[in-house]
Amino acid sequence: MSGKSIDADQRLTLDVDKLTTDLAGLVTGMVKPLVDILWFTWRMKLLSGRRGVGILYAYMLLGLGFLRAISPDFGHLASEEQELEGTFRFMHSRLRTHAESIAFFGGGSREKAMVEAKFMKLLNHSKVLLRKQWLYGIVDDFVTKQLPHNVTWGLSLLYALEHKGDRALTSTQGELAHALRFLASVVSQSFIAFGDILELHKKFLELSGGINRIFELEEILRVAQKDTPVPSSAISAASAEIIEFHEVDIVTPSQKLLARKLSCSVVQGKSLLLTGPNGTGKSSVFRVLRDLWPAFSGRVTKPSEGMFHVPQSPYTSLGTLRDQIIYPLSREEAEMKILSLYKASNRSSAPELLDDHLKTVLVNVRLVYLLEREGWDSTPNWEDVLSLGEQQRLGMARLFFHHPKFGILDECTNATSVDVEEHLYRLATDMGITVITSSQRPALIPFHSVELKLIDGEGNWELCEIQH
Ligand SMILES: Nc1ncnc2c1ncn2[C@@H]1O[C@H](COP(=O)(O)OP(=O)(O)OP(=O)(O)O)[C@@H](O)[C@H]1O
Repeated sequence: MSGKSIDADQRLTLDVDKLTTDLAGLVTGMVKPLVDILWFTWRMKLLSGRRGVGILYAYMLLGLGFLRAISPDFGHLASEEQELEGTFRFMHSRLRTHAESIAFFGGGSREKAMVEAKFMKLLNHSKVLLRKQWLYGIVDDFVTKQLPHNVTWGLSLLYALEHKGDRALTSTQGELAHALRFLASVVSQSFIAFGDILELHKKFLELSGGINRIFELEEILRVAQKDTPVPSSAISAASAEIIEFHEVDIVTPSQKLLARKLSCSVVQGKSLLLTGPNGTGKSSVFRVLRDLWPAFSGRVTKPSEGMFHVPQSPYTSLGTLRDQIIYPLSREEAEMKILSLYKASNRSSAPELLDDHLKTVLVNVRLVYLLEREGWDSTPNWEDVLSLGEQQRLGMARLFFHHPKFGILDECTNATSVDVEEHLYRLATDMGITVITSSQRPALIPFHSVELKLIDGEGNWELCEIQH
């Protein structure tokens, strides 16, 4: 799905909900008007004979034909309104996410103008839609409710003529009025039933549109799941001790070649520094290594386990401080890990062992004050309460907790001060974690043995030993 932009969230929530509601209402929507039509036709025939039924049908067809001819395309108008609402909501949520940056730039009035412009567009559209609904409602009411009363007069004339022999039975004014009222309601109900049947056509169209959207999503998901991350021309192999690229083309989803036939290897104890100007493809090498992007040729060799990636933009999960460090493990999984690490068998000591271990990790990344400030169990929105540097140090705390053989670090300490960064890398080296680092900071050079330079983002690269 990487290259395809699809409103999956909208389809998974609103569209599925609408489709199931429409499907649930389909049978009753079809049966009721049909039964109504049959029932009212029969009643009408009893009241005013075949000619009456003929007049009723002729009126209904004319009336509904007229209504259809003047009816605005409400389906299209409503979907346009949904789209405008969606954009307006998206702008609001974006504004909330980036509120602080916008405030620093002083972009409040610019953002306000943009949001207001979208709001005005939505408001104007809603006004147009409401006005059309109102006007159409008046005509619709007139044709389906008021006018039938007039038709009823014509039909009642027929009724009177058909029953002129038994006038003695219906001679009182009250009975006649009652019969006419009934006739009017039959006409009106028949109208509604006919309208419902004609509406079915619109409902089927809507339904098929909804089904298409859901099937399209399913198809995309199926293809995405079926897509092997490594195309047939590339081979991926597992090795416990080495990460190796052998003549691998690094290509973006938009088919731009970033590194041609990239070949380099990282053995344990010999860390690699990945350098190059912005946009030359440093993160992309990691994407290929992590199978987020396919390798288009050559061979990628990597351990089946024992690799831990820390991405460029920090990520804090929902949950406690403890959850931040053990992410993506659950608390139970982390406790099992700690039990096996300390070779302890007493399950009840696991929570305490885990918390002690995590505290040591926090001390190592110089974040123990967070534990004193927030405690183990509070669940604030960590993204809001932690600075960028703190979030990056939490990312490194994750690395230390997981203690992999290989750490893949994508400029994940560039918001920390140089001394803290050096301290973190020294710690990783002491722990025996071999790192592949993307960074521009010269201070990190001593922690690596080899440098891979991506030169221009046009395919050229260079590998050199780092002299200590
Ligand atoms: N999903 C994508 N689709 C198409 N092109 C992309 C995609 N993601 C990144 N690119 C492009 O690929 C190129 C390399 O991006 P990459 O993120 O690897 O750069 P980088 O070297 O890590 O940059 P920086 O130093 O700024 O982090 C850039 O030109 C970028 O615009």
